[in-house]
Amino acid sequence: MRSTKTIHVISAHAEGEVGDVIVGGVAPPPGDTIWEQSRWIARDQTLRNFVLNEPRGGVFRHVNLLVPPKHPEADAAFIIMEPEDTPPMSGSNSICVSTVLLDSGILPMTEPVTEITLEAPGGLVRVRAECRNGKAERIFVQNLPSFAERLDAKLEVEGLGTLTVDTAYGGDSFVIVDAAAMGFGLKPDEAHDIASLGVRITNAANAQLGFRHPENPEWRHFSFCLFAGPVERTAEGLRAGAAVAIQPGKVDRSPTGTALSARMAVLHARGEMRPEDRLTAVSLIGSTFSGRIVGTIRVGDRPGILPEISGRGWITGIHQHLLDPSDPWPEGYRLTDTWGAR
Ligand SMILES: O=C(O)[C@H]1NCC[C@@H]1O
Repeated sequence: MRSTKTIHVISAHAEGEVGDVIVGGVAPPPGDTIWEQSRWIARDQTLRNFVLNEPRGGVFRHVNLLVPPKHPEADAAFIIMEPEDTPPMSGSNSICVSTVLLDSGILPMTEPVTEITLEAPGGLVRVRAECRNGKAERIFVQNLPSFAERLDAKLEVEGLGTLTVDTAYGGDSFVIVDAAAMGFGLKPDEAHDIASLGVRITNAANAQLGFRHPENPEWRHFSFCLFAGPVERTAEGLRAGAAVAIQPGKVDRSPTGTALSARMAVLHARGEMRPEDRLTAVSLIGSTFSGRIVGTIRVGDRPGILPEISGRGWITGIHQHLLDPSDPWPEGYRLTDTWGAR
């Protein structure tokens, strides 16, 4: 065996969405902050291509790079690599990272509860893990400050006419559409249509509305389209279906923690969710994230919320990615048969 790289990965998923974690073999990228380091990874593309493209990756894969934290309060830091974006934060990925850090012993676990602080590119996130028999069974993440940006905005989408949408930030940027109004019951067999339509809606929102984060001028696009199901009031609290179209055209298998945070910000802005409420988001595969509003905050010039989301993660394997020097595709490849729904 020969290799010019050896990248050590612990693979995981959170409520169905893959979030692998690079635990060794990659030197920290340059940058004074985790955000700057994540911009370097996004510009450089070498690591992203190596782990996200075929033959090592695929459009379903997200990969997180552990790096030494910069903030004195952080126990660990991570850079999130999604198929097309290198975002400020991710719910499912932060749950995968927490699960890997605790279940593999990288950080010490205390039962029944372990508290750690993670540094995401977008800022610090506090994590509380319920742990039993050496397993982090449920991860609670206090996500980045989240806010509703526009309520009831008009958006023209070719072939669909004029849609009424909300836009919001929940650690990443969303255009939110009413799933029922678009004829979706949020069933598994709608995944392809949701993926392709969602990408068209996201692209239209980027062209017509534009996104602005008051404190991070470098994050100025919509990443995702959330198809939001109707909110039902049950004995256990609020419950709603959620399907998120991720670029270049796939549906999140998890209920999407950033989408749940964005949706809670919108519901709060409309006066439809109170601090004592719990909102459970249900994905197309029936997995759930639970969310609550732990406080309110200003995000620059906007009123916002501090959301907490929770879900479960599981380790699925250990990989060592290698690169033989004679391999003609050191950065892999992608083809449109799988890279992008149409
Ligand atoms: O849970 C989330 O927030 C994410 N899942 C994959 C894409 C999003 O970052």
